[in-house]
Amino acid sequence: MIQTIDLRGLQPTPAELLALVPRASTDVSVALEVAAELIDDVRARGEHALLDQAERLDRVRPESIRVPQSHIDEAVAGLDPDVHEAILETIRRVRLASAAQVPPAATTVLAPGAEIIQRWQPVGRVGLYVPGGKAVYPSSVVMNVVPAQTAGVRSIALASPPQAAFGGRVHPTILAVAGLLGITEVYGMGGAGAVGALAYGVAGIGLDPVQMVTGPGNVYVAAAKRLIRGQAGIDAEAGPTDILVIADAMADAALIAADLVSQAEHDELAATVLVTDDTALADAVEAELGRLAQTTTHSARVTAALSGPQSALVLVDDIEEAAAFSNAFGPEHLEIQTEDPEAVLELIENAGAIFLGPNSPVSLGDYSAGSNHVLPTGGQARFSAGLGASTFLRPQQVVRYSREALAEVHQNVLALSNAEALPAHGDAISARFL
Ligand SMILES: NC(=O)c1ccc[n+]([C@@H]2O[C@H](COP(=O)([O-])OP(=O)(O)OC[C@H]3O[C@@H](n4cnc5c(N)ncnc54)[C@H](O)[C@@H]3O)[C@@H](O)[C@H]2O)c1
Ligand SMILES: N[C@H](CO)Cc1c[nH]c[nH+]1
Ligand SMILES: [Zn+2]
Repeated sequence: MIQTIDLRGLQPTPAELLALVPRASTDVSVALEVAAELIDDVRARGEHALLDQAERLDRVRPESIRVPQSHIDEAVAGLDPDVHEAILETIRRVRLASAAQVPPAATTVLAPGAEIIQRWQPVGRVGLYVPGGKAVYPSSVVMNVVPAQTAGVRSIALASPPQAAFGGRVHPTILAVAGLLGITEVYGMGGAGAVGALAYGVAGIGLDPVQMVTGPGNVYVAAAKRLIRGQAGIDAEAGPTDILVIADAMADAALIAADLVSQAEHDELAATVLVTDDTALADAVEAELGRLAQTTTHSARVTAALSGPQSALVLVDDIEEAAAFSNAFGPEHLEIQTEDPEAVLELIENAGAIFLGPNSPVSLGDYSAGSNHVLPTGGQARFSAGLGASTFLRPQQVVRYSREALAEVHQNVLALSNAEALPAHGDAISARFL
């Protein structure tokens, strides 16, 4: 069911490599038109639009969009003890790893009395999206909230779709994790409309516009984030999941197949790719995928993702070519399952997160590793990063010069302002020495 692409003996360019495994189906541009209509509707009709969209797209009309504190408190009280314990440990690990993403302030002295202070300023108010359509993602509450809190964000609003199975409430485990993290502003709204509501605000329900929207979601959520960019900042477009595994003859086919299936179960649009220089391994992974397809937990969604044009077993001549393929693909998750993963790591430029060796699977990172699972998809790891504390921090340079230090560069400013025919710039310096 999964296609095989044989690149042995060929020397494709990065562009040709990308065309071989097209991710048109995971390209959010296919959803831009629909997302734009939903956002415009929310801007025009506020809460009524959100309620109507919930009824149509989530198949339930919630009592209200703003979640009352009593629902959050009830959810915390009713949280399963095992899930509670697992969440607390995930929070602890993500907090520790996120703290390492906060850069220190630094002062550069360029000459006596000439200082540039580099400081990192948190965004004031953010909107965090937690998916809840085909699956629900309490773990994404941790992955959004903890880095925002670590960065020092002052005000946090959280949105997640209303659930028909819970009478239109947000999923109780999502509410419980929000409660454990001290989040009180929660909205039961999903998809593109929710992203629009966060970015533009909804006066009728007291939702003030946020300055940044982050979090994962389906193609409609990712498309909406692209559309509101400019009105608010965003993290990467963390859309339908993808995984690429680089493996050699030393790898275990059963583990690779399990890891591909683990990400395929997110979405029919998920991309699952193995790149290997070992034909026997590719054959064994294919056979193992066939075996897993007979198991009870194997959903139609997994079959659709594995058999889509975005998924493939790719044969290459050697592991250097596998790394070149991966760099062109820019996977959200890259697993390196080779004899010497550290050596392959040296060849990697583009990936959302990297998982080394047989004991560091992607699903560990999804829940309990301490790394963040909100990562760039659709090849965006070629130019953007996963969510972290630094996502919510803006570098600001503060300039402090003494009179003597300014005098030292006075003539330089005059020369440059004259060269640009902007003499008032030079005059502003000269005015200080009249
Ligand atoms: N990249 C990452 O970091 C990351 C992390 C976790 C999950 N994900 C991805 O998030 C996604 C979660 O998707 P999901 O569906 O479970 O939840 P979701 O919350 O992202 O999407 C559900 C919402 O989509 C909207 N919607 C559904 N069908 C629609 C349609 N036909 N037209 C317009 N809007 C529609 C509805 O408003 C609904 O509330 C998956 O693709 C998964 O792979 C990505
Ligand atoms: N694999 C997803 C990131 O692409 C994250 C996740 C959450 N829950 C399970 N998985
Ligand atoms: Zn996952």
